[in-house]
Amino acid sequence: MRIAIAGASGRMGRMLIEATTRDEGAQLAAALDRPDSPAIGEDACAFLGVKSGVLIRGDVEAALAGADFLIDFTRPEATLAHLDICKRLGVKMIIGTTGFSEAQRAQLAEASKELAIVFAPNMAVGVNAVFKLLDVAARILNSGYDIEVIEAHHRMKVDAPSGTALRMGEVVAGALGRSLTDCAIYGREGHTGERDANTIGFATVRGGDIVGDHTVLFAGIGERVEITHKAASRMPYALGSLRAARWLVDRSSGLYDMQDVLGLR
Ligand SMILES: NC(=O)C1=CN([C@@H]2O[C@H](COP(=O)(O)OP(=O)(O)OC[C@H]3O[C@@H](n4cnc5c(N)ncnc54)[C@H](OP(=O)(O)O)[C@@H]3O)[C@@H](O)[C@H]2O)C=CC1
Ligand SMILES: O=C(O)C1=N[C@H](C(=O)O)C[C@H](O)C1
Repeated sequence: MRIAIAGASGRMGRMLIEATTRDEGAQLAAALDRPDSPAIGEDACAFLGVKSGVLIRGDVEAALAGADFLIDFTRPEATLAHLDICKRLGVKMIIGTTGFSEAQRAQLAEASKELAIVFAPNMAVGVNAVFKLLDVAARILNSGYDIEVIEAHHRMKVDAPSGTALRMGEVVAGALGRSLTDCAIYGREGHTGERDANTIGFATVRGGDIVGDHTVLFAGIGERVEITHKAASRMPYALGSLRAARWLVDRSSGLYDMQDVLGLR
């Protein structure tokens, strides 16, 4: 698998470069960053103290010419710019970027008619197992339990709630036959009144270097159920992305997520 990595000097970009160079079935084909990034021209593996011969580039189209896959953990506007180029070149995409608007998601869906894409807010196998557990829990605890999604991330994160928290909300809402758009409460302040039993609340914590913690709380009278995932490293996200690339080898179009990759649908 000839793999290009976008956002090569970012937190996930570096983790993906490390995981790709360690994977016997993968070859680091290109490393991309903003054309004005100070990282342009550096060896992509310099941060690991080794030379790969792959330099970080800003000329996306030329750099992708020798790639089969682009793994993109950047920002929505960058991912969508890359999407156009990947569609033209037939470079399959694994997209971990979060924070897309509805309209931007529609652009991904449209492109997937011609291009194979795995798009998931969390590539870690553990989190994807939790999505399944939440579906089961919500169906059992379907009345009398107040549902709150609590997430914590590092101080550098720019979107909230996290993409994972939103997906957890969607899974729970779906299991209860509700639409998250109609029942989500993203903040509380002042005289809020009593809690509406049909809502799903979200609480966001930002601080330090927290990699990513997610808890879904089902609070009843006299008991609470909490389903929690805690990431201690970004490596599970990188390994999940490579697993997704391997799974995409046999697909030529379509929009998939990690539930498809892991056979959990
Ligand atoms: N799906 C999953 O499993 C996971 C998803 N994520 C998501 O991945 C994304 C990236 O996270 P993280 O690595 O922590 O973020 P970073 O800010 O560390 O890295 C982002 C990278 O993208 C680059 N970038 C930003 N804007 C542009 C642009 N317009 N054009 C080209 N490059 C650009 C940045 O360059 P510069 O610094 O120069 O701006 C940087 O290299 C986030 O949306 C995060 O939520 C994170 C972890 C797991
Ligand atoms: O920005 C991060 O760091 C993370 N983002 C993803 C999200 O928004 O859910 C996944 C993970 O929690 C780390």
